[in-house]
Amino acid sequence: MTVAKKVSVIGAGAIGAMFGGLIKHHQPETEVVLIARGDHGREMQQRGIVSLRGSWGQRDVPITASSDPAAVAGSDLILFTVKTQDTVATATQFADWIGDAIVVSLQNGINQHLLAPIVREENLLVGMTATNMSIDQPGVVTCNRSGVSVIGPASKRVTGATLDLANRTLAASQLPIEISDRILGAQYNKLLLNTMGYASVLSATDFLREGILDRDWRNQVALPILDEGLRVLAAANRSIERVGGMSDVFRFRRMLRTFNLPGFQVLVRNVLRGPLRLPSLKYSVYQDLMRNRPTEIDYVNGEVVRLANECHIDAPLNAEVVRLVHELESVDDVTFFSRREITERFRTVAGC
Ligand SMILES: NC(=O)C1=CN([C@@H]2O[C@H](COP(=O)(O)OP(=O)(O)OC[C@H]3O[C@@H](n4cnc5c(N)ncnc54)[C@H](OP(=O)(O)O)[C@@H]3O)[C@@H](O)[C@H]2O)C=CC1
Ligand SMILES: CC(C)(CO)C(=O)C(=O)O
Repeated sequence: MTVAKKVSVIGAGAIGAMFGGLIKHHQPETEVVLIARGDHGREMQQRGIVSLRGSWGQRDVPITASSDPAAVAGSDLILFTVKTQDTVATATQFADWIGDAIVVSLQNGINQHLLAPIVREENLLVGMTATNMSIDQPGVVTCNRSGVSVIGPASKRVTGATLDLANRTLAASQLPIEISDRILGAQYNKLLLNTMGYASVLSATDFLREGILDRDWRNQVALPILDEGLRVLAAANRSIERVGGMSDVFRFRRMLRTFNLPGFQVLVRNVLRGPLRLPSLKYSVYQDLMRNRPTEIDYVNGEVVRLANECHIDAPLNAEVVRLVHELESVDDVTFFSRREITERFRTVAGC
């Protein structure tokens, strides 16, 4: 088998519906089942269509949508894209129907230890995606950024043939896919980038277009959070795997530091606002706050805090991001902080 004949997406929200929909669009002979619930799931079920928006305009792709776990039976590949806090409950709910399917988790946070007791070791792949998708309205998903996704085996028992099938199947979406045999390091690379991105959500700041160009925010919030994360991961013996382009955390840090060189700020501002316009990211944490949903903050900045606790060291900046996001989660009508307020708070927490 060169590509999967039946692909199911468990948790076909922003990421999952886009990947599943694009696979179906580019490879109509593949049976694609989108498992979703709520208004979004109902809309896809009623119309039998997922609408995909992106640089291509809008595509209405015929799919099968369901909320019934039995609908995934007989899948060759399952894309697992629920929020991390839903991982165990959802995987348990679907366990009897996963069968021999290859399962690829494309979630933020580190989920392999959560899925390992439920999915066969030789079938479990995990990954990270630097794409950015959002549900604009039920049944309508937008691709804001089509960055690279990296997948890899969660254990040594995964064979090359399994990896190859997963790679070909996901690549049918025509989104860039890479394989890594050090996937945990690639996940931590992405996680550290997100620790800064999620801090930008506190002030509803556009991370790439506003945040990193704001000297104070960059130097008092973004870089210290990243440096703290790097320190904690080193203490916890977690290696970081380099990823291509600006999705590489070390290259990204170098770029942020370069912005501080005399004259660079103005130059960079002009270049990035003109010819090299950066994408506007709608962080999943921002999307969750706007929808009054629990966020994944405990599994991203919270993962840094967890590792710090394990090593008996402090991670006060990441802990502050976790605390403030929970504060925003706790109100119905979310009012974000101002960027200045956040910059001042982090200056205080860092003690400078
Ligand atoms: N959006 C993005 O750009 C990016 C997201 N990611 C990561 O990808 C993962 C998915 O994110 P995203 O697509 O944004 O999340 P979404 O919330 O948009 O999608 C998850 C979907 O799964 C549904 N779901 C959860 N449990 C079940 C269940 N038991 N049965 C049926 N449906 C279920 C949810 O329904 P309900 O809403 O009712 O809970 C939701 O529609 C996350 O880990 C995220 O961090 C990574 C990079 C970018
Ligand atoms: C960085 C981003 C936007 C994906 O590119 C993401 O991971 C998220 O929304 O949580």
